[in-house]
Amino acid sequence: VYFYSAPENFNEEMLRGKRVIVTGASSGIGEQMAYHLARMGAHVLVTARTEAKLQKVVERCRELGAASARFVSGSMEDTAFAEEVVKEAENTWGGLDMLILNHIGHSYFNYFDGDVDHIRKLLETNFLSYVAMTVTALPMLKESEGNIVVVSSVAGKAPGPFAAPYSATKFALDGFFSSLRHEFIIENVNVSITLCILGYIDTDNAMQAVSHAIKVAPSPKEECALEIIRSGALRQHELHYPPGIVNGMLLLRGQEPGLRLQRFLFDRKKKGEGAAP
Ligand SMILES: NC(=O)C1=CN([C@@H]2O[C@H](COP(=O)(O)OP(=O)(O)OC[C@H]3O[C@@H](n4cnc5c(N)ncnc54)[C@H](OP(=O)(O)O)[C@@H]3O)[C@@H](O)[C@H]2O)C=CC1
Ligand SMILES: C[C@]12CC(=O)[C@H]3[C@@H](CCC4=CC(=O)CC[C@@]43C)[C@@H]1CC[C@@H]2C(=O)CO
Repeated sequence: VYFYSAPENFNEEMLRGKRVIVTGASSGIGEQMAYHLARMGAHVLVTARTEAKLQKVVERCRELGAASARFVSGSMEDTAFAEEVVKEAENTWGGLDMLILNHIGHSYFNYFDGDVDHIRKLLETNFLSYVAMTVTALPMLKESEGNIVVVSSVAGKAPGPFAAPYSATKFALDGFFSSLRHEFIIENVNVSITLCILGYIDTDNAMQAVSHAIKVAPSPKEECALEIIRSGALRQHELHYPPGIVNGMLLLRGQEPGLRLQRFLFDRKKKGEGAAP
């Protein structure tokens, strides 16, 4: 039996001076994670495509007390850029303590449209870039006995309608990183992997995309971001946030009550009432 020691209680001092990469940090949950980390006195390297937004996030991080704050802009559609971000951390800090993989490429909330190329591109952005960053960062994370935090979704554990491409990429994350965690435990690699299963969160992009169809109220992105950092620092295997809706869907998936819950959550009305392909 492998006993795996992890801190019992979270203290924000755990992050002071830690070197942390946050992807998808120009808006939404990633932006809020950067601000929490800054308040805690961490070194933050944030990345996304939009340079102007990243510049503002970095300036705010410095105001909030980050030990240091910098950004690298580019698209995770290209796994070479993913590796470049990790190399920037190595060149700047000489090491890495926490890798927070959070970004997602644009997809749609509607019936699957048959576009295989869209799924191929989304797998590059939402999944393979996470793997590429992990591979490049692993030597530093082994040295620091650090943390990998992978942001996923209820749609990556209990599939629902209208998000087949997105859901496929999130299931891929669970398959790969949960298997990798088993290998780390077998090999005594003291790098934690935390998979964050999130319910509906009140980010602009998500609300714009699905508020017409999802009847439950979204949870606050600020609290969600703090819970992600906390679960990573405590080296938890999984975070379910908010606990109620996520556990409910996981317990009932595939059974009739679960399908009723899905139908309750996802109103059949969609934007434009498009017909199924
Ligand atoms: N909000 C929700 O309801 C839920 C969210 N989640 C997960 O939480 C995470 C964050 O979601 P959320 O904050 O809502 O998302 P947002 O859309 O608010 O943020 C997405 C981030 O990813 C960046 N991004 C988009 N495309 C690319 C690209 N090609 N390359 C690099 N970066 C890119 C965006 O910046 P830019 O455009 O500048 O590149 C932005 O910083 C995601 O993994 C999502 O799946 C899970 C369940 C529910
Ligand atoms: C709402 C939810 C999580 C999301 O944010 C995505 C949505 C499916 C369509 C999307 C496409 C995008 O390009 C951005 C993300 C998102 C709005 C997902 C459907 C169920 C997910 C949920 O409620 C919690 O996991």
